[in-house]
Amino acid sequence: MAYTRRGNFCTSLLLYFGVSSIFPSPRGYISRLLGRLWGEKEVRILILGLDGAGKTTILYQLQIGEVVTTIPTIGFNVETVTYKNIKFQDAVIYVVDSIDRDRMSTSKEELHAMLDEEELRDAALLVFANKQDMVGAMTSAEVSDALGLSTLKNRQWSIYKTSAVKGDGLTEGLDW
Ligand SMILES: Nc1nc2c(ncn2[C@@H]2O[C@H](COP(=O)(O)OP(=O)(O)OP(=O)(O)O)[C@@H](O)[C@H]2O)c(=O)[nH]1
Ligand SMILES: [Mg+2]
Repeated sequence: MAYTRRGNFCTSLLLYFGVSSIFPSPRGYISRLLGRLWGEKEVRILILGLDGAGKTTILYQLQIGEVVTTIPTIGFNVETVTYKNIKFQDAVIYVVDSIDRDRMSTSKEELHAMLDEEELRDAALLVFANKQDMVGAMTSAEVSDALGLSTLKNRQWSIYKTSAVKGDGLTEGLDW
């Protein structure tokens, strides 16, 4: 099960990067050129996480940019948001269900496998310890420990506690 999921995970990532670099849309080109002129920077953010972590809810709350949902082979969604006007590099938002203690180790495996992808070598990592409104949610320190974030090498990362349903913590995380 874990193996199959990882397969989907990586395929989705490569697909997204591959397609966007081979066929940059004319509109994308123009907005990037204009962005350079005006000193804006278009940022590509990948939102990833196990099923049910809260990715779609976060996108709905943020209501920013252009949302593209790709549906890979077996039920795993990679969702991307284009967020303009901000100066940071490509980023990955990794969403964790802080109440789902049983799958925390699976989530850790998926995260580290994903970060091993060459395409994400330079990407900053923002972790959302989501569902903080629920009783018994792991704290962000606990989630950080469970994911082994302190073992990451050569990676800019940060973790924020969020409640996607309430909209708490999301903009704080993006501001980082
Ligand atoms: N209490 C609470 N529920 C949440 C929160 N975020 C998401 N949920 C709920 O968790 C469930 C799954 O959320 P989704 O946003 O669909 O999760 P997802 O990561 O998009 O899941 P997949 O599309 O299956 O990969 C939904 O019932 C949400 O309402 C949160 O912060 N707190
Ligand atoms: Mg979803």
